[in-house]
Amino acid sequence: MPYADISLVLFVDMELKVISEEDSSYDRAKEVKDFDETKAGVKGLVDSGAVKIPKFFIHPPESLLNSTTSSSEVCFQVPVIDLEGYEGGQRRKEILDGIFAASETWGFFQVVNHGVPVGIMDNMVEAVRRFHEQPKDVKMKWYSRDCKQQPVRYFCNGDLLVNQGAANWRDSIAFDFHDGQLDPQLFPPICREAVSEYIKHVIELRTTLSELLSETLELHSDYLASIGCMETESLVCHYYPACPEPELTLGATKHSDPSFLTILLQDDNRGLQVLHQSYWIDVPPLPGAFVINIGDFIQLITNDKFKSVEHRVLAGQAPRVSVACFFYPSMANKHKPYGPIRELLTESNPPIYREIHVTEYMAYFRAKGLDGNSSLPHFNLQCNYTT
Ligand SMILES: O=C(O)CCC(=O)C(=O)O
Ligand SMILES: [Fe+2]
Repeated sequence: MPYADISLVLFVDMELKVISEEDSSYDRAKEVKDFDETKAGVKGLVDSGAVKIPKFFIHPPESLLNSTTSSSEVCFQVPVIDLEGYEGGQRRKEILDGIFAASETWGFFQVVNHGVPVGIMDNMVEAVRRFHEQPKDVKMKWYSRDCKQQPVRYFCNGDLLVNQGAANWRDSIAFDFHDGQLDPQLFPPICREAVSEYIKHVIELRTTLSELLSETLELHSDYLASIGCMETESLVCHYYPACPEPELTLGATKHSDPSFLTILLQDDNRGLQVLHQSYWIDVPPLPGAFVINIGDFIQLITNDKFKSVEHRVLAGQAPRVSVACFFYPSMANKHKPYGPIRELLTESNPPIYREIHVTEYMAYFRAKGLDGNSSLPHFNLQCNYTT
């Protein structure tokens, strides 16, 4: 059974006690450093024949629980929205209603009939798989966590060297586009064409969603475009290698996305889960679908109307690929402050957050690492923040 259940969690609990008794002899920093210096990521560990996972990948039992309460009787399903006919008429109204309800209650939905050709999506997944399954000597040329110097970088856990918490069982390659632009000569040849094609289509889908989201908020359809909040893309392509002990670790710790919007493509392996009413609910792979998730910044500018919801990825026994495209403001707006949209505020709905710019938010998010806590409360007006 690939995923954690309660009995396995009890077992983890015992294991962790043993680890803490042994703590004096365990040099975490050294184990992390030696691992990082291989520049071969989690995939390198698996390829070297590891049958046990290193201790710094072991998550605490409470993070591995299936649900924060009992899940025996729940049958929630993440909303699926068919975008066919979104261009106008009654169908547009139904789609807007669906997006509104999903953004308000789930913060997550899947879209089908979105206009991105299935061939483009499949090529992207395969290209990401091919990149990560190359020999490590080829991949390590891109190994870096320096997002200032290296807009295309391959790494294992962006926060590995700053976060003392458990590491995630995944490797990633990130492409930082600026307003849709990034020199393809910087891309690894094995995925160059697929990435170049994919980003164009995902940007078109972003434009459609930006209009629909504006209208669901009863704003002009150009509103979100006019504030330039989703013009830059960070494309992060994850590979979750088959895990020899999936019940002890996670592919991605619980987190909410620090973006405005995320458009996610997943292959046909399960693993992604969203926290809904205290239950971890699977986001099942659907052929030809994208997963859309409201990011922290949309929650902030909608003054908590739309939710940026926590999600996580389970480790599994089969390798899994996903591609997350995070949308942020244009570089020209990187110091532009974003706060709750004035048109949405009333006397009974006063602003909850202060105005912040994305660089400040990201600096806080990065320094904090994926520690399972949202960054948003730090910017709440009630919070005694320090800058
Ligand atoms: O792999 C996935 O399905 C989700 C990835 C994710 O949540 C992220 O990159 O923020
Ligand atoms: Fe995420």
